[in-house]
Amino acid sequence: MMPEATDIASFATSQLRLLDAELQAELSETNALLSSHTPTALSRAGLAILNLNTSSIRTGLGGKVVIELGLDSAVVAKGEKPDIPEHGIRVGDIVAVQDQPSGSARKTEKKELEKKGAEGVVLRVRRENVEVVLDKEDAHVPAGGKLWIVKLANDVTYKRMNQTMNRLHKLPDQEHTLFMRVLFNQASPTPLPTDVNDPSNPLHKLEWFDPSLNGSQQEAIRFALASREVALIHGPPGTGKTHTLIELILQLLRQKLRLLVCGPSNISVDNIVERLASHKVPMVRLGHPARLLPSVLSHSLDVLTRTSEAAALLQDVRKELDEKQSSIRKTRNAGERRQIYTELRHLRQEYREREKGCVNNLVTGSKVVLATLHGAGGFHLKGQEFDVVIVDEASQALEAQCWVPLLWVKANKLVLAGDHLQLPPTIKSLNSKQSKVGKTDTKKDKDNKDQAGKDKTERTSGKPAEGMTLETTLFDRLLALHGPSIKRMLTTQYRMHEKIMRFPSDELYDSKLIAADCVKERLLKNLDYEVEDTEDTREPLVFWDTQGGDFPEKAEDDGVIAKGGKGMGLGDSKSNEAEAALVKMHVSNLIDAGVKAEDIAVVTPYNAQLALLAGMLKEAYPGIELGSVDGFQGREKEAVIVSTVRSNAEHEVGFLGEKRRLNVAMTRSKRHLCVIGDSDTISKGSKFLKAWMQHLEDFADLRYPDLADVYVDQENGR
Ligand SMILES: Nc1ncnc2c1ncn2[C@@H]1O[C@H](COP(=O)(O)OP(=O)(O)OP(=O)(O)O)[C@@H](O)[C@H]1O
Repeated sequence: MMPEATDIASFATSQLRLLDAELQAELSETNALLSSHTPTALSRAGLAILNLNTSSIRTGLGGKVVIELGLDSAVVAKGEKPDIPEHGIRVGDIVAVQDQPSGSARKTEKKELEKKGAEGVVLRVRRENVEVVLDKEDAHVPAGGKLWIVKLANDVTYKRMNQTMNRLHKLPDQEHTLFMRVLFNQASPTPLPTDVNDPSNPLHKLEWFDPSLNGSQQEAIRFALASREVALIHGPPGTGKTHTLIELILQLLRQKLRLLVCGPSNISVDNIVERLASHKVPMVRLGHPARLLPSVLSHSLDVLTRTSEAAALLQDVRKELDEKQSSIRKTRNAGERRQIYTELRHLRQEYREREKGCVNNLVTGSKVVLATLHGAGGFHLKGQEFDVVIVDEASQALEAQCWVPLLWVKANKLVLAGDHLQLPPTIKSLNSKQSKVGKTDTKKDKDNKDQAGKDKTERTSGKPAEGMTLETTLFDRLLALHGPSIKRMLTTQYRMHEKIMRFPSDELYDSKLIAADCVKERLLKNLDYEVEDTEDTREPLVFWDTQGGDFPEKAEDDGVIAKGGKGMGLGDSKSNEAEAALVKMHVSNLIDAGVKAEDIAVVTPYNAQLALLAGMLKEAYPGIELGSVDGFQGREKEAVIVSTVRSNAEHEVGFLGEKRRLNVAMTRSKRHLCVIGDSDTISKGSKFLKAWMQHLEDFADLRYPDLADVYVDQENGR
């Protein structure tokens, strides 16, 4: 039986409630962090930069004030470069810029942060300076003494999602288009046309740009072309999802349609821009240049605006703005300052108007516009009309985010590409079940047994407005509403050796995955550089079974903040020292055989284990990549070692209980997957984990480590 239709207004209301809870969770996490750590501790954790001075102030895009901060010369030793010490502040982060409290001062209260200094967004991070665009034009920029910048909670994306859901809530019934009603099951998708000889059929005389597309890719494209309202392209790991979208975009353009292409992150969008560029497709990429890959800059709206004719006029106003801005600093007289601020306001107004005209021409004239989901809600696109909105990595985006392009532009059709069986977007709020499978291994880890591992589609209710959690993505919800007829799955994968692919394919993808000929037998020993033939390099799947109690896990109270604030983990995490030693032994065996450190990654779900591994491996093998499973989604490596950590008498598996996390962990490697874990603990965690352990026992090269060997290896300094 088909699930019932959903009421659009009540859907929006429940989204608003969930989003608010999520924002509160994020804010309280940041507040807890800021109020319980000294500036020095925050700086050590990468969340703040100390000892800065303003080196310049200028006018940036939209007439905003941009300040550039460099190290205070007093803290730079003679003859040293003024490089800022390593930190975790990244472009796009929201920060406060203010007078620096003493290094040992406790409790950086939020109120304090608001009172002094200014808030802004990090625009550029260089070795010797950081640029911040200030939120308010007349913000007080501290000058004189030492400054620091500290990372705050990012509420910008929430504000936009909130606006979007509010708009959806208020949208009168008569403005609910057919396309929208299909998204809520108030209407069925229009049946697909059947007669390919009919010239109005989008599949009429279809000719492929890329003749090497495989059958499932062609079928997905045909389906997306023929669907009138909505189509889902399900792309399991390595199956060429983006490759397929490129062909789809080219086909849609051939049909003279106008497209808006989005993704949840800048990198997901840039990936498409890069590939489209090789087909010489004219396009406009929205988004601040500082956030874009250098290779796509020539398509960025900002750069196009500067190189077009209207740019010269803009340049003049910009220069005048900059001069005025710097004159404020020289003025002590309050009356004069007020006068300058008034003039600045007028100039900014003029600048924005000119910029708008220039930008509008470029955007309106473009057949393909690309932006992040969030960016699609910017003023450039308001009211623009598109025939199709395409969203890549759709199962990584919150549903409210997907509505940003759908509500602020006029759209008639939606194509979503993603994989709902990999990890969903990160959620922090505790009011959803998802909190238990969130990205960080804090206290949420407890009692997260198989419940969290239940398939998402099973958990998604037919009436999402009631049973919905923030974790339910639009991709999930549409699948639950309309069933598999709304999607097509890509089935040939171009990443993994056949033996690495087998378990995820059988357990999660109905045994439908096929390894492409070019990858199915690839081994480390066949790499295109010299690698010895050893028991490791000729084996695609290795399982080191640590059962027996010699490799016990340890509960760790993080206490310290993880570098870069990742996880901001103040709760408990898990580590396993003996297992880490075994990881090191396996890595050194691979390296000794000739495998390059750059071709090896170690992934683990636990931050504490990650920290332990970093301490043991980074110095010896600087090129090796260490990461959390969540952080590795979307990536691949020739060899991947998975450190599962859990080994306890209670058979608690915590984080490992999430199928989608394990799916990501086991599908990153191309030629060699080595799993390290205690089969006794893990197999009791869930049906899925039991099947995994059984599979490894049956098909992997099974090894039982001897603790003495592992530590002898350590002592030998390997
Ligand atoms: N039909 C094809 N023939 C040969 N190679 C292909 C084909 N389709 C995709 N590939 C290759 O497979 C690899 C993965 O493709 P792509 O990056 O598009 O995958 P994806 O599904 O978007 O990746 P992810 O798994 O990270 O989501 C690429 O190297 C691509 O060139």
